[in-house]
Amino acid sequence: MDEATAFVPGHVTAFFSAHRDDDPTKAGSRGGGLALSDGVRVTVSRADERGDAGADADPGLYLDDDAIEMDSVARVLQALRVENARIEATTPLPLGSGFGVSGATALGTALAAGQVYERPLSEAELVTIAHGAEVQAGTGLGDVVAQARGGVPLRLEPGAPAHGRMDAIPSGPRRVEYLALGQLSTEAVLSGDTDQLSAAGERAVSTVAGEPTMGTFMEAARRFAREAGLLTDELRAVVTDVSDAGGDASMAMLGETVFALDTGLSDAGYDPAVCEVHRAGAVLE
Ligand SMILES: Nc1ncnc2c1ncn2[C@@H]1O[C@H](COP(=O)(O)OP(=O)(O)O)[C@@H](O)[C@H]1O
Ligand SMILES: CC(C)(COP(=O)(O)O)[C@@H](O)C(=O)O
Repeated sequence: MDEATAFVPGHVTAFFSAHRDDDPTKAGSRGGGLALSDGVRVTVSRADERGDAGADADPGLYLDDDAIEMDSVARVLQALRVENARIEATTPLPLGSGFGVSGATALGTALAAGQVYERPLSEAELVTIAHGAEVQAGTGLGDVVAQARGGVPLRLEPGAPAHGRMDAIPSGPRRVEYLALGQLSTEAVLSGDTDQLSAAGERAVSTVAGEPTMGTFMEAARRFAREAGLLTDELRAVVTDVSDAGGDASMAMLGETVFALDTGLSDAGYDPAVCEVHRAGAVLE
């Protein structure tokens, strides 16, 4: 096979607790979030077999045609012992704004490179490689396993498939709106003191696991955003505007981004991007 393409949903985390471990397959997060139909499409090809295609055949990672570096992807390629691959990712989502673009690109790369380079690895093994790469890069803890599952994933125990435990809130088609105001470095937040944040995250997971409904989920998301101490004045103002208009919104972890269910942001007078809950996990196309 010359090339393969995978689609991986975006994922906004609504609340989470961080769990460190020297073993990256055991490290991860508990938490809840939404898999999004806006995601990352990743095509992997063998750059060394593309003949005279010029710059279009150069190896490396390209996000919407720009050459970029992403540690999570470099680590996936290393784990799969893949060299000289060309990885073309496209996404409507902004990078570094809490949509799990680094996890999605890592998982899409693992799935597609596994095909192109004929690695005899199962889905769970490829998810494990992408999860470990994302954890070691410091850019995420739970996005990859959530993106592999889809829907409204609840991460009840942290870690890659062999260690983690997941469930989900049942969801039919559901509109999601989002407003990305700016970037927030996941690496910077995760490398700081996360005790207060994680305590709040643990409470949110217990509450939502005990009553797995979208209403409880959004209420827990808002409480977590307040308790984690990550809300800027601007984020707080937007979330309040949505509540005042009768809607449900909270902050996407970890980004300067507000997400809302249904028409929450547009009803409050904003001009958000619109997608929906993606009710399936990552797939090879
Ligand atoms: N222009 C850029 N802006 C933000 N991150 C970038 C950029 N180029 C490369 N990166 C890399 O992309 C990754 C973004 O990870 P993260 O902040 O967790 O974002 P996301 O929430 O989208 O996953 C990091 O590895 C970062 O080094
Ligand atoms: C919240 C976060 C730790 C980071 O998410 P992002 O900034 O989107 O990469 C996520 O991976 C999680 O474990 O829930």
